[in-house]
Amino acid sequence: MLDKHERNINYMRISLTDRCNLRCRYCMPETGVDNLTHYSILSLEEMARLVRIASELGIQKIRLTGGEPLVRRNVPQLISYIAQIPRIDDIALTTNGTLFAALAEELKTAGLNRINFSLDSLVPEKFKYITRRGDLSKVKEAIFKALELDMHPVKINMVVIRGFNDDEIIDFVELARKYPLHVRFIEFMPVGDLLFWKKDRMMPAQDIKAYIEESYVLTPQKNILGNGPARYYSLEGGEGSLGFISPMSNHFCGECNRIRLTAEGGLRGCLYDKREVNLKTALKNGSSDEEIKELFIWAIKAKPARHHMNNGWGEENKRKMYQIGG
Ligand SMILES: Nc1nc2c(ncn2[C@@H]2O[C@H](COP(=O)(O)OP(=O)(O)OP(=O)(O)O)[C@@H](O)[C@H]2O)c(=O)[nH]1
Ligand SMILES: C[S@@+](CC[C@H](N)C(=O)[O-])C[C@H]1O[C@@H](n2cnc3c(N)ncnc32)[C@H](O)[C@@H]1O
Ligand code: SF4
Ligand code: SF4
Repeated sequence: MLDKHERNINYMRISLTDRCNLRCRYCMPETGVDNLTHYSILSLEEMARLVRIASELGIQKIRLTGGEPLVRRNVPQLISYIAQIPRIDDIALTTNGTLFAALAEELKTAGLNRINFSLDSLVPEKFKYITRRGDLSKVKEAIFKALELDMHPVKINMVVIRGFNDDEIIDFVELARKYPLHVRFIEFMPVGDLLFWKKDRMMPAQDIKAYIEESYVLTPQKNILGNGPARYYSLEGGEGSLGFISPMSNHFCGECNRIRLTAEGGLRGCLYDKREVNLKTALKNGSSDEEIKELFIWAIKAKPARHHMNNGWGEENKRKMYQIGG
């Protein structure tokens, strides 16, 4: 359905859990994370019902995220529920990849169409540093497994952080040249664990692109399957492509097509806007499909025109990326 700024909202990002097996410095604090209890999060059946109701309002694309979605049990079960909903035509996953390889076949059989892997460094020690505990070899194994299973397009999300991984940009470009991988460079945003955020750590997408163009020829490319705001370029002689996501320097809110469902059932119109409708309570109170539909309509109508992250995250906006669903 259209929101009040005439944007077509057809994409819902669902956070399966606020838990994660990593602790990326820009996303989660190392300690003091109060995880939600089993009872306070939506069951898989509740999520599937909400997707069905949302699909009747025009939601066609679903992305499972978190926290780390794959720390939740029975994700293939949820995917198979969603895959049976007639109007849903794309089911995707955003994951850190560490738990993916063992589940890959099951996820694919259940109906998962595609995967975006988050990966910020190709150097094992740096990967361990930024994630505070991750094993890079598991992520590499996961990426190759996804390619082996033909789950195209396989995308890699690299949050570019000046002074940490900007010296690896070319190594990531090379991944897209050698393999059919779609590498997206993402501007660092002031959400999540702000202890790590600094304005000068954010490298604007146009600077990243200009830097790459010193060594490579990039040509705009339009046919990469996706629902997000990345701008894609093909690389001369390359198997994959490069994408740029610029929430800070050139926000894409005018083309926003999404709503978010948090693990506890909070329906959020916008990543940045702290207002949420509580669908868990509505479900607990026995609300009908029609009543829940009204709540979706409220959240979609309440979507702001754009974010104001360039002014900071706002002290009162206490929720972090892993709690909202990045
Ligand atoms: N400003 C803003 N940034 C977002 C939003 N959603 C995701 N992002 C950022 O975009 C990055 C990529 O998101 P993904 O989870 O890979 O999803 P996507 O780009 O929509 O995926 P595709 O369907 O493959 O295009 C994330 O790492 C976030 O940093 C949003 O609603 N607003
Ligand atoms: C919050 S994570 C959730 C899914 C999964 N755990 C993962 O890492 O892919 C989703 C995405 O948000 C991105 N992200 C988290 N904090 C961010 C920030 N401050 N700026 C830009 N992207 C961020 C991560 O890099 C990741 O690609
Ligand atoms: S970015 Fe993803 S993997 Fe890293 S801490 Fe956040 S939720 Fe976990
Ligand atoms: S910040 Fe809000 S309005 Fe902008 S793209 Fe993200 S969800 Fe949409």
